[in-house]
Amino acid sequence: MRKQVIAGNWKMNKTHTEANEFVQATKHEVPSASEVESIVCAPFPFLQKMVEETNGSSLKVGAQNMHFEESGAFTGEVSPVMLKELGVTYVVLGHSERREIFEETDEVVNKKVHAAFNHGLTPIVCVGETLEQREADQTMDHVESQVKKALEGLTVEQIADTIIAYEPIWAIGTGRTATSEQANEVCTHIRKVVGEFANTEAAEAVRIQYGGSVKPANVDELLSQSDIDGALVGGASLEADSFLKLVEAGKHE
Ligand SMILES: O=C[C@H](O)COP(=O)(O)O
Repeated sequence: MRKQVIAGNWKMNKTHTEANEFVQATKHEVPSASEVESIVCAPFPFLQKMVEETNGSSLKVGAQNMHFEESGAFTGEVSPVMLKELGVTYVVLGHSERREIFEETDEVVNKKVHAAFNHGLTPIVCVGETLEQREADQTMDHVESQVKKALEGLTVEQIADTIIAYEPIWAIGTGRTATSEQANEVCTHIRKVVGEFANTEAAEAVRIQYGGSVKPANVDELLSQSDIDGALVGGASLEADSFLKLVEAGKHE
């Protein structure tokens, strides 16, 4: 039985004050970590304070990106060593906004996934198709290629510990959610790909989230699907009440 993992991705939103207000409103309210993994992936400047404030609670803190090198002349970048020392435990990698706006390639995403494991961070690896790819019936091939390239070179144990987020790009921030059947169909395919790429145990263990306009009104339906093990949530994770409803839903699946 895989534990559901609900992660908020705040993207480039909130002030330091607002981030702290959110943490104070949620850190004692999230379900026990034995029932559901509750994560907030916040902008870099908020991470240290958020880790300190959530110490001892079931609310965990993640980053939204990082460089794959440990240190060096990479102006503006943040390394896995820095995140680990702060107490950050998760990192979102290869989000479609990073791939599209900042031109991150599959190769870069793969280097980042290795760097995350090398430094004890759990990667949340995002994959997903554009609307054009879906309409051209290329969804499965595209997602399969992204998954294989992201996981290349990992051990079977690392693959089992990876969180994969399936996010159809056409459903992100648009209010247009994939139907639960559409979402599950792709997540089932991802699990099959992991099974062929690693082994059956890794396929059974790997957690696959759905992301794209998830909100309290549709989360139960999505999480009830056989191969959906959680959600990566943008807009609906920004308000404490809404985030708490999402993690509560994860507890029941
Ligand atoms: O990382 C989160 C996704 O991009 C989904 O964002 P959204 O929930 O605002 O559609």
